[in-house]
Amino acid sequence: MSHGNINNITARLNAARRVAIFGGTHGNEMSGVTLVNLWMQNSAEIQRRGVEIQPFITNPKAVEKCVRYVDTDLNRAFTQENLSVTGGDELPYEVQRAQEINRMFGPKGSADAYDVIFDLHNTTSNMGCTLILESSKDAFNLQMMNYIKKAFAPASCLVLLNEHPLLKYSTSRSVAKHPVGLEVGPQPQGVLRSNIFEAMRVILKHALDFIELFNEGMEFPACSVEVFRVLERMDYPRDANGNIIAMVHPNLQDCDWEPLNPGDPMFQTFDGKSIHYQGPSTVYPTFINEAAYYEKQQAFVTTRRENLLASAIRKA
Ligand SMILES: CC(=O)N[C@@H](CC(=O)O)C(=O)O
Ligand SMILES: [Zn+2]
Repeated sequence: MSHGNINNITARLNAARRVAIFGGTHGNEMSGVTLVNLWMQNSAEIQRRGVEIQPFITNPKAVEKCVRYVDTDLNRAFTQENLSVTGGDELPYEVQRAQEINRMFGPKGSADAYDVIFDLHNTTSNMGCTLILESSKDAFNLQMMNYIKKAFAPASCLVLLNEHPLLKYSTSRSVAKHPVGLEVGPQPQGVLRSNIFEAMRVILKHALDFIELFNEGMEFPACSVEVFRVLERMDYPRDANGNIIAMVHPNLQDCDWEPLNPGDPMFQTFDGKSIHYQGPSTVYPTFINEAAYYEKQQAFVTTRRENLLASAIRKA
């Protein structure tokens, strides 16, 4: 009966029995910090049959001070070098913390690692609800994205795919077999907005529902998932001393995920001159004017729209 079409093959995957929800990877992103603290007091809302779900504050010192990080960005710290370096108390706080987290939820890349880690973030950009993936080949995560998008409709939840060889970074969630970032904005640093908080909570609910259904043996048929693939980092225009000489253009500000065409204005100098996008084709900018990215020389990232095929999956 088979016609040799790979799309008809159902991948058999292990149940996802151990799941963590990280908040406070950045200590000033208040929705994740608040939700995780809430769930550590009362976990009824996040419990699901057949899954152990652990809410966890990843950077308590940064949460205490309400800053992104103390010594170095925790969400860049999970490199193999950092995870294996010795030095104990002498190491930057976040490197020590990355090693602890790797011992608790990893080791990264091993069979003992947690199945899924959700890492909760907020952005000052007008991105709405965004799920962040690190691999286009993870059928489990792609099926989860498809499930969440459908459950969340008519509200929209987009998927950002970062598997860029240079722009990909070593996240806290990368310790898990299936890493999932959740980025919701706009929300200023240190501020809680009810709409952003509630949106994050609803997305998490759907994500956990998916895991429960999967573990109970539901089959998820092959599907196609729209993702926005990270292409390029765009820095602010700067003078010879490295000082910023232009702002995000008013036509681009808050227009995350909207097409930016060759020739469209993207920056505006302090004396009112426009600087135009020079790329060869239409891109979809996101993380536009994210506060935390000034130090990373990033005004926004460009992405390209793609449809990824997710194979059918079912529990082994
Ligand atoms: C604004 C912010 O912190 N964004 C996250 C995105 C991610 O989790 O991949 C970060 O830069 O780590
Ligand atoms: Zn963050």
